[in-house]
Amino acid sequence: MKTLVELRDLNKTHTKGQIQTHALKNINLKINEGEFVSISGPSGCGKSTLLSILGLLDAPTSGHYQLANIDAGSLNVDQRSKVRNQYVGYVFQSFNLIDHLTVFENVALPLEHRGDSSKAIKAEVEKQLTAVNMHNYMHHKPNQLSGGQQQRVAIARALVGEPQLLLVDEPTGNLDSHNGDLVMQELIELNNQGVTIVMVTHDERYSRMAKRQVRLFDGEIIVEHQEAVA
Ligand SMILES: Nc1ncnc2c1ncn2[C@@H]1O[C@H](COP(=O)(O)OP(=O)(O)OP(=O)(O)O)[C@@H](O)[C@H]1O
Repeated sequence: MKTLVELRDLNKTHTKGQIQTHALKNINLKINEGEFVSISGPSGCGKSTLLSILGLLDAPTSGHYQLANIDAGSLNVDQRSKVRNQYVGYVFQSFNLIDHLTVFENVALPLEHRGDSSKAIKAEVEKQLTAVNMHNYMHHKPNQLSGGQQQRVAIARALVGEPQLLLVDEPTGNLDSHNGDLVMQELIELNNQGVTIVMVTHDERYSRMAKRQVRLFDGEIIVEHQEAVA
């Protein structure tokens, strides 16, 4: 198995005025291609900070972050956003879809930014919307969809550039249990097709659905559990 993510002795301190918070402490974590890892733990334990660093939205204060063959911990802001666009798909708790655009247009956005041809965009968007069972809703606007459907569109948008790493932050947090279950099934299905997923959740039921579970407490990894491979 190829290593996709490697964190070594990684630390993150947030500074706000006079107050410093040591949000991540000496994190060591290796994630192989094709894994489904959940990150859980109580409020304030550092889950979102860890996901932001993995997603190159933020930089570590010290330590090492290797993403594929890139030394991702030492990039400047511009380099980080380039690598992020190429390697990472991000799904947010609040979907973050653009209300005045259709489902198709929302999913097409990352490819338009990349300058792909309209023919290539149409093929890729339709492929990803089919993968999340939302191809019949291409011309709908986000406010015409249920929360679960919006989250599936957000997953399609995150996957449309074929990223190597899919990061999902509390994907079921704004959903009722029925829609939450559907989104989780979708993520499990995508992982079965080979997508590497790291998911933050405070919901124990969903964290247990990941093949590998990492639990944080006060900025440190305290427990790891991996499903036995049959
Ligand atoms: N931008 C910031 N500035 C200052 N402190 C921050 C910032 N972001 C997070 N923190 C602090 O870092 C610690 C970890 O926060 P983080 O958001 O990563 O936790 P979390 O586990 O995701 O919490 P929750 O489950 O409540 O979302 C907390 O003590 C938080 O107050």
